[in-house]
Amino acid sequence: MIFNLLIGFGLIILLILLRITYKTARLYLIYKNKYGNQVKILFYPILGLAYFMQNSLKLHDDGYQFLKQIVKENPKVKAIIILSGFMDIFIANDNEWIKYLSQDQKQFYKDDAFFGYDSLHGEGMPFCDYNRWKKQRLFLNSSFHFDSLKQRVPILKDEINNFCSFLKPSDGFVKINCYNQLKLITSEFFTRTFFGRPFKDVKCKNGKNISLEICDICSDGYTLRISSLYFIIKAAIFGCAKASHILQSQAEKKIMNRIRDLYSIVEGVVDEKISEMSKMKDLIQYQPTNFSELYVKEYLLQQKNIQNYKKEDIISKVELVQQYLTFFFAGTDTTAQLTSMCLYEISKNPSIKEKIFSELKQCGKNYEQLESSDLQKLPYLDAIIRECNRLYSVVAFLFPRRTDTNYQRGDLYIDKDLLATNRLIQYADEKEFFNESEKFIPERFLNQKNVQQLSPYDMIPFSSGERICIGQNMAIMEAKFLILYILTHFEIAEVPNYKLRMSQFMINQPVDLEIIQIKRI
Ligand code: HEM
Repeated sequence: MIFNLLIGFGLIILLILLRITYKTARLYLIYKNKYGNQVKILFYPILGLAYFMQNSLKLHDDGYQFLKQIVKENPKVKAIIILSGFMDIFIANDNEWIKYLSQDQKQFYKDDAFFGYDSLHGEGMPFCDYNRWKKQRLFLNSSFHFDSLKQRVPILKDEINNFCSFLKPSDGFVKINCYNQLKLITSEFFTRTFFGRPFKDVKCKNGKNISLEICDICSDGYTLRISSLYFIIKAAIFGCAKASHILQSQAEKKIMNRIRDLYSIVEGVVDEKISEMSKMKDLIQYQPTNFSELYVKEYLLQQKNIQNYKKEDIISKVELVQQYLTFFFAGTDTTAQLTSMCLYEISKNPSIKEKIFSELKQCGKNYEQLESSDLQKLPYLDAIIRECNRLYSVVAFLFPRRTDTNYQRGDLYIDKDLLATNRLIQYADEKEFFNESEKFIPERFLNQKNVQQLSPYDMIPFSSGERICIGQNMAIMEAKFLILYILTHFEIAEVPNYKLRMSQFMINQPVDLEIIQIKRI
């Protein structure tokens, strides 16, 4: 019996090794023959990208430094291909190739992100199939227009007032997990304006605040996806979504239970809204006041005449819940991270604060009087945000995409065995714009001669083309109000001996999150 088991186990290992060898050799030969040194090919069995990122973190305190270095040393490199035999990734670096991929989204789909992603976001905007996505995007776009955002400023300011409300002037300087403090604000702003209700008192079974928990689940699911050998092998056989639900390890079961808990909380909120709106006498005439009402109104109107709709147009309750969960995550983590990095840079260089204040003075308003239209009059603050997006790219790459048939456009070929993605920030520092590219220099965005050198695909922190981030204006508006509020109400200072180490945890963020000290004025 034991002998048979050992033979069986040995055969599985052999099959795995054969698969790795065959797939890797095939892709290596195709790309070397086609492109020679124009593509850089890296290989590490099974772990692939995760190995290079972990190594890079150890050596350079930055999980992406290895990629930055490849491009700096060879600025003409058109793509970096990371092979593992299981999760083989093609990262486009050439601007023309990035353009092709941005324009041809219809040919690609996403079926791989992190453990359990399908249970949280499968029917949500980033992952649903192309035709459904198109309808969702059209339906939701207006909620993110500048005019719609403008009306939400009073709620944003109201929420921002809660930033570190536990701190008193007498506490002096205190080290804070700036990222978590900001997430509480960004998520609450989002939920109040989009769901029409606060969430801050809603707790998960493990006692965590719901918005912190959703970010933690995505992050834990991502770490498991890229570093658990067991899950990597399972995902290679069944695909990431299916693998999340079968033959679960203890660690996987724990994450899945947290996902179920979160889902059922949000489902309860959706049910409440459905029940409230279904009692409305004149639903057709009712003007929704937020994103959630807009969605639920459409859902209820469809339900009344369900026979008149094509199956693919029908909004299901799962879509409603997963769309909530999608925006809950997308609207929270990213913006908090961008703002944290801006505060980190400001803490290192107090003259930045003075420059921001002098710009604010020229604008003729203080923080309390500031409206969203005034933000356009603050180009230096804008340059700080752009420079942080460049230096710390919150999202370093798009979610990897798959294609069912080999993709060819111009001289770009993507084999169907590869997952394809774009880099979002240019790492090559040939252009004068990128002088001293490792340094934080917001002024580079104020020099028009320099900015004109940029191609439209050198800096796309919010992606580009039809799948560009729907929340980009919202994120920038939030970051600006947050920074101005914090600088007006707090002193910020560096954490002594703090060493910044950046790594990928679903988003690109510092390993040690207590990145600044603050003191209430
Ligand atoms: C600094 C903040 C942010 C950054 C850097 C960022 C970045 C991105 C990027 C790069 C994508 C493309 C992902 C892909 O196609 O694989 C994306 C998509 C998306 N983002 Fe953002 N985002 C931010 C804030 C927000 C906010 C505040 C929201 C919503 C409130 C949001 C909602 C979304 C959604 C729904 C998508 C999917 C869009 C689609 O597929 O059509 N994001 N974001």
